Formats: sequence, C-alpha cells, structure tokens
Amino acid sequence: MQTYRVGGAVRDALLGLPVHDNDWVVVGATPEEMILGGYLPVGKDFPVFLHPRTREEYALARTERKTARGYHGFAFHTDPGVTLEEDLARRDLTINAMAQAEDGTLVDPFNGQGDLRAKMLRHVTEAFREDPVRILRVARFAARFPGFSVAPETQALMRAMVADGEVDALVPERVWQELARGLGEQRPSRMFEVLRGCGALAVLLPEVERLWGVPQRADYHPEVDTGVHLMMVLDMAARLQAPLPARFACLTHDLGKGTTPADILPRHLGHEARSVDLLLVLCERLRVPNECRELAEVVAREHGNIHRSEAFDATAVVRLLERCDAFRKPDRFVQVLLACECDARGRLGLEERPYPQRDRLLAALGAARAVSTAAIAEEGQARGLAGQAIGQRIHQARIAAVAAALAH
Ligand SMILES: Nc1ccn([C@@H]2O[C@H](COP(=O)(O)OP(=O)(O)OP(=O)(O)O)[C@@H](O)[C@H]2O)c(=O)n1
Ligand SMILES: [Mg+2]
Repeated sequence: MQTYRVGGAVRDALLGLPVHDNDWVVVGATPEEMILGGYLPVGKDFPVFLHPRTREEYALARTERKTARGYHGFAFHTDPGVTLEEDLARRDLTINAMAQAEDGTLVDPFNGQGDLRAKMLRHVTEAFREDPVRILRVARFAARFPGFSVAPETQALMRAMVADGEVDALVPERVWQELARGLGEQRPSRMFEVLRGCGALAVLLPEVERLWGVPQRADYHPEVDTGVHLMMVLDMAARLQAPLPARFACLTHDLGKGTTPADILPRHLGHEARSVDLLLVLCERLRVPNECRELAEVVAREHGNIHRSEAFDATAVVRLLERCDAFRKPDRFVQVLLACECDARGRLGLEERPYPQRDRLLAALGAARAVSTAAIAEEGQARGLAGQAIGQRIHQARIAAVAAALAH
C-alpha cells in the first residue's frame, strides 16, 4: 500500500501558502487493513479513516458512482485495484488533483501545475458533475484566490448542471457550509459572481440574485445598482476583517430592496422591514445558525437608523441601543456597527469615508452601561416601586449618562 498527500495541501504548498490540514489518499489497501493498522473509520459507507495519532484524513483511492440526485445520492466504489490516477480523475479541480508521494515526487496527470501558473479553476473530468456542491466550491475558491478565473469549459459545465436541476437537490447544510466559508474568504464578491454566472445564485439565493438591476438613489449610492453595492459591502467586510456573522449581516441587510414597489424607485422606503422578512425566510431555508440570523436581523432592521444616528439626541440613542439589545449584548453590537460601517463604505468613491457613527454610539453605550442598574433597582425596591417604574428610572438614568457623554 502507498500513501500520497493530495488535494489542498499539495496545492497550497505549490502556491507557497501555509498548509493547515493534510489530506491523504491510500492506494492498494482494503478497509480491513486500515482498521487493523489502527485507523479509525469515519462515516458508514465512506472509505475515509482518521490516523490514530495525527487525526488527519486518509481516504482509500476510489471511483465514485452516482445512484441518485444530489449529495445523498452517492455510492462509493473502492477496491485495492483503484489506481491513484483513477482517484485523481474524479476530483473537482485540476489544482486540487495533484498528489505527492512520500519521497516528494509530484503526481500531476491533469496539469494542475499549469493551471496554478495560468490561475485557472478548471474541472478535471466529467466526473465533476457527480457532486453539485462543487459548483459552490469553485465559487468559494474564486473568492479565496481572487486572481483566478473559471475556465470557460468549466463555466459551461456548471451552467449545464444548474440547467439540469442539479443544484435544486443540494441539502441546506452543505449550501450553508460552503456559503459561510466563501463569505469568510478574501474577496467574497467573486463567489457571488461565479454563482451568478452559472445560474446557481438564482436557485440558491433568489432574494440576493434579484438585487442586480435594482437602482438606488445616486446621491447616496454612486454605484446605483443594488447588486453592485452588495458586492462592495461584502468586499469591504473582508477588508475590515469582519467575522462571519457580520459578513452574513452585510449579505442580507438590503434584501428588501429587491421587492421595493417599482413606482417608488429609486427610493426604498420601508426596505428595512422587508429585508427582515426575506432574511428570516432565507435563514429558515438554509438553516442558518442563530448567531448569524440574530445579528443579521438587527442590522437589516436598524442600519438606516444607525447611519442617521449622528442626528439623534440622547433619548433616541438610548432607544436605538435598547432595540439593538446592546446593553445585554455589547459584543454583538460591535459587530452590528461594523456591518453598518461596511454598508456605508461599500459605495463607489466613498470607500475611505470615515464612519463616526460607530465611535459615537460606542461612547454612548459605554456611558449608559456605566449606570448602576443594581443601585437604582435596590433604591426603587426600598421605596416600594413597581418593576416597570424601576425600568423607567434606569432608562432615564441612561439617557442622562448618554447626554453627558455626547456633550463632550
Ligand atoms: N466535493 C469535493 C470535495 C473535495 N474534493 C477533493 O478532496 C480534496 C480535499 O477536500 P477539502 O479539504 O474539502 O478541500 P481542499 O482542496 O483541501 O481545500 P481547503 O483548503 O478548503 O481544505 C480536494 O482538494 C479535492 O481534491 C473533491 O474533489 N470534491
Ligand atoms: Mg483540505
């Protein structure tokens, strides 16, 4: 039996990037031999094992056969006669289909090195079709390696897969996983460009796809097109190193602009509430984790108010902080403000504009949090006040503290 390093680790080493996890392929072994060697099988039908010590993944060389639509429709064929080349042939991209033997020799039957040099994301063989998640993977790699383009024949293949309904059957968890990873990359807009280009975005995220072609007021949005704005916001989120929930909030904050009545365009009165409705449906469909959903909901609902908050007096600021649940969740509020900053700066020609709303609201929050709610509650109870009256006093004390802080 021979073992080869494969996939991302080989690719990243050739690119001179740090390698964080190794994937291995094992040729000429049976599952029984692996288990006898102390490897731990993972999954039922999936011939993948974990190394007893390093916990890295070792997959038996395999050919894949499709039995039904979508991700669940796999059957794996593995036997010790499957060659390394057969295994590499069924991988997604040529740059991911290189292997390295223990002595360092590179096995590259599909010219992955050439495509690395040409900066091409190119499918290996027709076997690409067997797993529609690969469409999302290509889009995600485009976001990670922004200088790479998708080869024309791979674009054509992905379009054909979408047209054949292959993307309809993807399970929500896989879609979310790839989407979340793509959002986390260096140039998230590239993922959406690729998904749009093959028609997958219209299937997976129709409420996002719809934003292209929707105009906005040029005085606020020199880029005019809502889809273009959204891409600028996401790339700003990557530039400002926003964590995933903030990036997801950026993605969804303007969904409501896609359903603005045509007769009021390019204004978008009330789009915030429509964004919230659309966002909740999207989260349900893709089983988006609560942390992302909750942050996105606050940003969708409040981003207009936060942008306008420089004109807010202390009372309005405290109400805004309360609606954002900023007293209980100050860390989340920092992400809310970051997403809003990305929205403000994700506009053509306004990328370097400062966003003083953030520091002002953080200063207000700091002052309001310094109010001793426990002392006010104690005093109120001693005087026999009802809970609501105590809440009112806390609210007033916070307004006074914010007013003092904002006066400076
Ligand atoms: N749907 C998939 C998933 C994985 N692979 C193959 O399995 C390897 C390892 O998969 P994974 O770790 O998911 O991707 P990496 O390419 O290693 O990328 P990352 O850096 O994101 O781990 C890939 O390189 C590719 O050869 C594939 O062909 N099709
Ligand atoms: Mg990997």
